[in-house]
Amino acid sequence: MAQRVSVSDGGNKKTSRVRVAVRLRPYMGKQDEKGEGPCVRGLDSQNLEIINWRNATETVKYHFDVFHGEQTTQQEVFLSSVKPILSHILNGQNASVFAYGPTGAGKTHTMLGGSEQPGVIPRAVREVFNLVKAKDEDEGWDYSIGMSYLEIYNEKVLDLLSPSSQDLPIREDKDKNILIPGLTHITISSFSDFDKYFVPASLNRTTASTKLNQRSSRSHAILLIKVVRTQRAITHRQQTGKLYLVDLAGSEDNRRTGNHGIRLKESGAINLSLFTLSKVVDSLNSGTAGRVPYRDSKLTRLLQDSLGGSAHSVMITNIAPEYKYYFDTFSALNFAAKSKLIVNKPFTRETVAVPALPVKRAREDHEVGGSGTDLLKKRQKEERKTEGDGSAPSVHFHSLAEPSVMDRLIALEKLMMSCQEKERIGVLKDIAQSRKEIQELKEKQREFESKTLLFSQLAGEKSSTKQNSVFQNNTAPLQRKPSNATKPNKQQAVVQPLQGQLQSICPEGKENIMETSWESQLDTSVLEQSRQKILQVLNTGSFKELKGLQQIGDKKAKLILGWREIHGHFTKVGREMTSFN
Ligand SMILES: Nc1ncnc2c1ncn2[C@@H]1O[C@H](COP(=O)(O)OP(=O)(O)OP(=O)(O)O)[C@@H](O)[C@H]1O
Repeated sequence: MAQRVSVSDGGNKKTSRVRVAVRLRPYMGKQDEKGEGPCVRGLDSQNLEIINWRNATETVKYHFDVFHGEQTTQQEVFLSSVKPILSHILNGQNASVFAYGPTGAGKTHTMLGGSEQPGVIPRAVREVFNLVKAKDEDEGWDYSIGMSYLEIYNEKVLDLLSPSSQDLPIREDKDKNILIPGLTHITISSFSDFDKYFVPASLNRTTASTKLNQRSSRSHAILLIKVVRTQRAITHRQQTGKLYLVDLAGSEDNRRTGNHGIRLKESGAINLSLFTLSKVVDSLNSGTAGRVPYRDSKLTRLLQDSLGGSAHSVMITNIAPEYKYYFDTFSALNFAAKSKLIVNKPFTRETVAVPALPVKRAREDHEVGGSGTDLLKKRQKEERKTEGDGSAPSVHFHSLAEPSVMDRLIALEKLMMSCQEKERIGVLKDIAQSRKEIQELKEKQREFESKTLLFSQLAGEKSSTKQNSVFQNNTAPLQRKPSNATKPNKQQAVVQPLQGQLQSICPEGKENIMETSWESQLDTSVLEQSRQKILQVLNTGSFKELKGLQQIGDKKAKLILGWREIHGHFTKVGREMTSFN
């Protein structure tokens, strides 16, 4: 009896990244339709750009592990994204390849392909057989290859090799290997053997016609290729490597697919499991120590021992270039991207011609009414009509201005930001907070200026009527402003606390006569020295040092720091005011 060698990595804290490739399928819409071309295009083997929905004169550039352009052949996709991981299966390690993306973007084409252009699945299976065949007999291992094929439909696990079976359970053994008791497992001895079982089983997969794809996959199809190697030596050690090849159901927007009833229910299950998958991939790739939410859907639970951990995983994100896919493409890219960047350049002639409608504008048009609203309504009506008869693409670029699309893009952006751009947002928040603080300081300064002005006017009035008592006793004396101080210009600002500070250098008991001519009673060199000292603290002093000046508390110190940042250095300390450059 062979001894089982665990290949579990459940206890392994180190999780490997999911390699992300993006494949852009060729443009299939009519190029001349409403003058629209593609909304996304490749830049090089790792980067692509898509029109920025917020501003059509800009593009957003995304970076991936690999980018496969429209011209990329099935063979090239296989060689660069899939073949490198296959050898690990023969060493008892797990791997997974899955095609993600919107309905109609080319997932099935990528994974399955056709007889003329076979996709990843037939190529990978053939390669596994080749690898086993090429193994050196002298290594002392016997290999056996087996297959299972299942689908997850409406969160039910269904055996495609035994279509009459019911929803199967997913279990985990003590070594944290994922098992599906009752799932058919067939040993295959050659590629044609595989083909014999696989082709008819594929026909059991749940597909249906939606508005976007006549044969849309309504389930996640999961092919499991298991390679078991057994040592010929007396120990009979055994190692099992699993390869999951997954053709995911399309992520979809029900407003465009026209789904209702059963299609809508399917769609809810599809989108939920894809959302969980996106969270799993995100948490694996961001390296956050938190819990990876495998258990939140059957799909991720099933893939648990082959996604992350020491497994080798590749996600091929399929996208479509037509404008009607814009929202789905944008969403898929945000899910898959390693990084993104706004690029300030027009993408195509067509897009430059499209007016860039800011988000608010679209809403305002809708709410306020007038000709903009009429136009929008007319467009929406036209689009509903064309969607209804299916004669034209259901969403055109101009309809990105439609409030519902805008709302969804905003919601999507928020969601993406919460997942993928936490760090960037943290920095942006800090900047926004700093701006807010500076703004508050500016406002406080304005308020302060107007109070000063008011007081100085009052002081003027009082002194002219010889009623000085109000400004005596403990209240800091306010001085009469020179005439230009009543209208401070932008280059000058009155810093009231300085008056208090200046008082501090006055001999005891002199405060109450300051409003007349206190300065003349001081030695001018002492006064000048003190002014320079204060000026130095004002220009270079820290928050704490500023607070060391008399009558300057937290608020005033902040105010001074704010002004210093905005206007530069204080140039002089006057009797009543301080100037800024
Ligand atoms: N790279 C490609 N080259 C040529 N044709 C392609 C390519 N990708 C996709 N297609 C074609 O686009 C159409 C839609 O592709 P496919 O059925 O693979 O989409 P899908 O993402 O699997 O959709 P669904 O999620 O609805 O199953 C098919 O007719 C397919 O042949």
